Amino acid sequence: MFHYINCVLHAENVPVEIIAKEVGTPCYIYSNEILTKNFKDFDNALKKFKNTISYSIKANSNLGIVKTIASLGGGADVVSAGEMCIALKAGIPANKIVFSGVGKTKRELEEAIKNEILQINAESEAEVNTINHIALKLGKKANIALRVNPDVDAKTHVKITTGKKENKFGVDWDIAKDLYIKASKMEGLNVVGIAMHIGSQLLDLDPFRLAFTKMADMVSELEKEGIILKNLDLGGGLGINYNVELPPTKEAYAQVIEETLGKFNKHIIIEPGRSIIGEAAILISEVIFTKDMGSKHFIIVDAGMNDLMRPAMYDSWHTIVPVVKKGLAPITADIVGPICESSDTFAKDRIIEPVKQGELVAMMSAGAYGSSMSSVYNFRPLVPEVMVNKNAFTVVRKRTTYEEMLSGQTIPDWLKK
Ligand SMILES: Cc1ncc(COP(=O)(O)O)c(C=O)c1O
Ligand SMILES: N[C@@H](CCCC[NH3+])C(=O)O
Repeated sequence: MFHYINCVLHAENVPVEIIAKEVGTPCYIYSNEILTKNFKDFDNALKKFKNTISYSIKANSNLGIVKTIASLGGGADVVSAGEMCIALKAGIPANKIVFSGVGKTKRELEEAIKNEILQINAESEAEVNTINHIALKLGKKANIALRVNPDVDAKTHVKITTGKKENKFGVDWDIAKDLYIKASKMEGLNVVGIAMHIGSQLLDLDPFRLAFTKMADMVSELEKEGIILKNLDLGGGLGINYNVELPPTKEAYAQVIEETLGKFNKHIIIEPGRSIIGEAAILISEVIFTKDMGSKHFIIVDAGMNDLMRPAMYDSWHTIVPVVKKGLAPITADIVGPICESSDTFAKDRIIEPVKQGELVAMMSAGAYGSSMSSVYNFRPLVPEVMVNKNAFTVVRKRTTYEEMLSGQTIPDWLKK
């Protein structure tokens, strides 16, 4: 849906240049069609199970995106009360919301219990005790699952691996069964499920297979103890193509679920983020200057690491293309932003068609962990987000103004003359 017509990049049926002219650069552009297709592909693949697709809001928390997920019947995976607020505001029913995270505060847990969400994925014994305590105080029963750490190598980037013993996530495998037995006796808890999430951008199904097999073993063990779980929450993690990756299809992923957990006939929850929104967006940026330093050619663009953090944080690849192709012979360049950090580099020694001052480039597959991880570093406003639907487009977040950025800041009385 991001494609060239007569050498001009289009988002669905809209020339990207028109959007850039209207909202300015940098800006994120989302394709409703890709987003919808990705959700529906999961929906089709999981048809054989009673299931909830709880979109992981951390991947992209724009209200327009979350509302689209809600309208397609999706749920939400949230990691803070703020994300829970967005999910509810977008119309996602509380009984489709799961709440993960190693450090939920008492206030956040209280809100989750009051909202009667589908399940709180507790990640430690201390958290289980705290949830029980709060639920009793509120005169309620909290639906919980234990997020269990299966100690499986997801074979992905070390900074986004979450299912190894040395990672902070989940309940240690060796104590999980005992904690289930303790939790099942607590008056304030409904122990309804088990959860896992082993990492992000997985390109191989084997780690999923290993983790889900361990989950199956745990479910069987617990049944022997009389603990019958309703919900099996498999987390997110399915990878996407950024460059030359060949991620597994959603059907192949569902097949692994069938092979490992199908026999239980339980409610399957998944928490995909990247595989729903990643390829549904591009970041458009204007070339501010180009310059040569010795043998190096720099293309300096108006997007910075504050707008798209992934290359600076994980050395990740985003394909960068000119918005208007001129068919010139490619050159080698570093594509960098204006931020005062050397890590503000989107691409090193990248082979790209030459682009000049004032021309536009697009960074592809920027929908996941792009705008949601952005900041106002260097006092740069948050950039506009635009959603395209066939021939139409809507600004789903406007550029932040300096007044908005400064609102809430106060000059101490003693400095006021
Ligand atoms: C608990 C949890 N669920 C789901 C996700 C979404 O992962 P992904 O975007 O890789 O699908 C994450 C992020 O890795 C997570 O921490
Ligand atoms: N922020 C990471 C993904 C982390 C997922 C959250 N557990 C990325 O951009 O690839």
